[in-house]
Amino acid sequence: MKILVINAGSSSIKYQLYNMKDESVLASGRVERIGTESAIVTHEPAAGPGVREVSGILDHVTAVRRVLDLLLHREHGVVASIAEIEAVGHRVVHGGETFKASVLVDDEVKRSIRDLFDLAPLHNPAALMGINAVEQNMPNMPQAVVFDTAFHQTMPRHAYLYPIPMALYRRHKIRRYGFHGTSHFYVSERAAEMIGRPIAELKMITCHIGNGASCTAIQGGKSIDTSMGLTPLEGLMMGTRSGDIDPAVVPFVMSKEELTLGEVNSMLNKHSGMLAISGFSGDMREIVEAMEDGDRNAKLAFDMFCYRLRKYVGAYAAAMNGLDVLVFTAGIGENSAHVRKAVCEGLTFLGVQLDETANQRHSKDARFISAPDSRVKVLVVPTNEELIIARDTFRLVSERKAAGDSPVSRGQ
Ligand SMILES: Nc1ncnc2c1ncn2[C@@H]1O[C@H](COP(=O)(O)OP(=O)(O)O)[C@@H](O)[C@H]1O
Ligand SMILES: CC(=O)OP(=O)(O)O
Ligand SMILES: [Mg+2]
Repeated sequence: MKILVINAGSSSIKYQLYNMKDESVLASGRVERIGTESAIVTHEPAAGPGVREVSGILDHVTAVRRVLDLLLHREHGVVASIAEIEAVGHRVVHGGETFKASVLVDDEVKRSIRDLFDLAPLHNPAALMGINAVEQNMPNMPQAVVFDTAFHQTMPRHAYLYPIPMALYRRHKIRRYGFHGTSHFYVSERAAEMIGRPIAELKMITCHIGNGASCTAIQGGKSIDTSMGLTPLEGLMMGTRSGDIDPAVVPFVMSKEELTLGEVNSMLNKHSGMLAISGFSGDMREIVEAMEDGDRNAKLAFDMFCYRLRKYVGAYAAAMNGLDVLVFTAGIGENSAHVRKAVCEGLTFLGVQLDETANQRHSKDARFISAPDSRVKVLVVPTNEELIIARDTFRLVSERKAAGDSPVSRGQ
């Protein structure tokens, strides 16, 4: 079975086409700057030459049509007909309390995703646009949705509730949800496999540090706490998001600077984090480069980023009364030896001993970076959210086929 995985953002679509027989990737690519006359399309088949083009792509429907054209292309394509693709799986960031597992898409699921727009205004509308774009370009195609929040639905109440009036939880479902769940799940399973111990007996902390960054405490394979909250703004310092701050800053700044709700929201999501502290970039690669050239603000941004992450690792070790495994993943976690070193340096009291040579070694593979006698095993595990989406989609579509196309079940 061939499955197309789509991760739709507000102005981009990333895709991968899987052959589920051996879970190989037949082609991958992305469409960026959707909505402009200069959208960038990058298409990479597993074999043969790829495509990079700039063209006017004004909406997600057009973007998906272009992706399908490329998958079918005489020279760069990987399938002979669209009928070879049996299902499409989507990443949806917010599933609220409605979705504890992945589900097949129907009208009710689409309605629920729409109901959650308020909680993820940057992410959920884009996902729904992706689903609708597939519907229009590939009528009757089975589609599944995999939620960033689902893995964290195991958190206990004392971890997910905020100490604010309970009426707000009852009326508006204001609570911690957590994100990047697909990634935290994938890397935790992979780390347990590499260590060769059942995940049920391990206390792990997984650090997904990319543009968005979050840290999760995983005990016995279940998320028991995570740093992102109601929205992907809480927790760690990020590229352009503040992460944790005193909530009183919001009304204070609004009054002093005469900002509207929208403006303060934009300040915290788009103009804060490493971008605000460095004064020039939210991109860790550029921060590290500038720091090495002696830029003091870049150094401050780097130090704050690592310090705040280290505090979370300490807190989650306390939440689990111990730590066996520390995992780094996503763009920064997989590539920045500097960040991993700075975070681990302050964790020797927990039993974290880095192997400096292993930490510096560049590799695309999952690997250990702790010293052989380190009590806590430290690993770098490249994330693969798309593979989990493809697997869940494959399972749901196969189950429906086996049930003879009976009505779709709604997860748990
Ligand atoms: N070699 C590297 N050294 C330091 N940071 C890196 C390196 N490669 C990528 N990054 C950082 O990873 C981040 C992007 O992470 P990624 O997981 O790709 O983000 P996204 O959330 O967009 O998927 C950026 O801050 C980028 O600078
Ligand atoms: C939820 C979230 O922050 O996602 P991303 O890292 O893709 O921005
Ligand atoms: Mg990401």
